[in-house]
Formats: sequence, structure tokens, C-alpha cells
Amino acid sequence: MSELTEARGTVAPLLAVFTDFDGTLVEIAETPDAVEVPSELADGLDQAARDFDNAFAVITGREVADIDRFLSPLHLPVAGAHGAQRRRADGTMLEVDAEISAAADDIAAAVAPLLERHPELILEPKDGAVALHYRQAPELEQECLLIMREAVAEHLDFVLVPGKMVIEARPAGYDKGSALRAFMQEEPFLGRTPIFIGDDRTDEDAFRVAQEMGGIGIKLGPGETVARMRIADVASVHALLRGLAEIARRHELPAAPEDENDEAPLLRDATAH
Ligand SMILES: O=P(O)(O)OC[C@H]1O[C@H](O[C@H]2O[C@H](CO)[C@@H](O)[C@H](O)[C@H]2O)[C@H](O)[C@@H](O)[C@@H]1O
Repeated sequence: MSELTEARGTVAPLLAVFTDFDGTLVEIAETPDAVEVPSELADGLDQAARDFDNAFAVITGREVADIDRFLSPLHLPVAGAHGAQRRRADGTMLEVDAEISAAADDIAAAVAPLLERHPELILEPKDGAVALHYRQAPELEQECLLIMREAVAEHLDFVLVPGKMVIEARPAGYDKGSALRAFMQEEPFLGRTPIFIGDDRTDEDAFRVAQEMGGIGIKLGPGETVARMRIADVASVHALLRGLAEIARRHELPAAPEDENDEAPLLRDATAH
């Protein structure tokens, strides 16, 4: 079924593992700040990163600083604001271009008046991107879309991307696929086989690029996707990362269980129904 299964008993390829954050490493919460990070998550990711020779990064719509706060004290390589910010594996921070930063501030300022009328909306200004959340008022989706469209019309170098109960503006030249590609051109990712795990529409660019580079996209949950594999939920992502890390640690895939039916597979073919 999966390439992992097919490859059993052979030497595992060296993997570069990339994951999304919200909805993939942690469950979706009612508000961006209400995310609950399991106490053992940072330690688990730290161990996985070491097992992957540090070829492990988070690619997210959030700011890099947000990921650091949630995963403290861990400082992973992270692409934030959909790739507009990026911290390399060597710790170098590639800051957001000043013009992009200023444009994102403008967009946030143009949208802010809507929140005076609808305080249940959440405006999340970021360095290099803007998110307008309507999870507490789903009936306002169209109004949110309209005001974001108007705000972005003044900044043609920005595009709108829909997410989970959110409309985001991000700079046109950046997406999660370009972020993955940029990591893959650098050590320690260079020459490895990329795996990207994500749950949302903005993750599709990264699935596509990972697969173009000979790797695998793994989509969490239902919905159309270009990813070749699917995984059920956040707990399964944690289990998969533990499993891949163990494989990397041993440099060899584990022997197949005596009866494969004893274990439900974590991954399934995304095209199978
Ligand atoms: O790329 P990701 O790591 O998946 O980040 C995407 C956006 O995630 C956050 O918003 C989403 O998660 C919130 C917390 O669970 C939820 O309340 C919201 O409805 C979701 O859209 C984050 O706030 C955004 O900045 C990210 O771009």
C-alpha cells in the first residue's frame, strides 16, 4: 500500500520531514491563542529532529515567533507567514522584506474597522501576512472576504488564501511550496527525500513540491488533495513522526509484523475510496 510498506526490509531513504502546525501538530482550537500543545510534544519533536539529523522543519501560516512560543524551548527551522519569514536550520533568520511588512500593516489597518462593528471577528496581523478569523461568526464569511478583497486590491503583490474559518492575505511570491523548496536547497535537507504533512488548502503547494522532488505529501483528514497519502488525525501524525524517527534512528525499516492485519495502517493511499 504505502511506499513505507513497500520498502520494508530495505534501507530507508534519508528523509527531510516537514509539517504544518495548526490542525496537524496540534488540534484546531476556537481561537489562535487557545491552541493546546501537549506537554510532551516539544520533547517528541526535539527527539525526532535529532533522529532526522535536524532535517525537520515546520512550515506554517503563523509567525515563526508563535511557533517558538508554542514549542518552547525548542527552536526548530521554521517557515512562517506562509514562507515570507524563514529560519534556516543553522539558525539564520531571513526577515520579511520591508515593503512586504509595510503592505501587510496597511492591509491589517484597512480591515480593522470591521472589527469595531463585529468584535467577534479576530484580526491576526503578522509580519508579512494578515489573517481575518470568522470562526466565532461563520455568517460573516462573505463580509470578511469582501473587506479582505478590497484591502488587497490596493496591494497587488498580495493574494488571498482561504483557510479553516479564516481568510488570509499573503505576499504573492511566497507559499508553503516555495518554502519547502528553499529548505531543500540547504543543509541538512539537501539531497534527502521530502515528506510534507498538512491538513489545509494552503498545504497543497507543499504537497505538490514535495512530490515533484520525489517525496510524499500526506494530507490529514478529508477533502480534495494532490497529496498521494492520507492520514486520519493529529494523534496519527504524532505516531507517524515517532515511527519515522525510529526508522531514521535505526537506518533500517522494521521487519513486518507477523500478521499485518493486527495493526491499522497510519497511512492510506489518498486516491483510494
Ligand atoms: O499553516 P498552519 O500552521 O496550519 O496555520 C494556519 C493558520 O492557523 C491558525 O489559524 C487556524 O488555527 C486556529 C487555532 O486552531 C483556529 O482558531 C483558526 O480558525 C484556524 O484558521 C493561525 O491563527 C493562522 O495565523 C495560521 O495562518
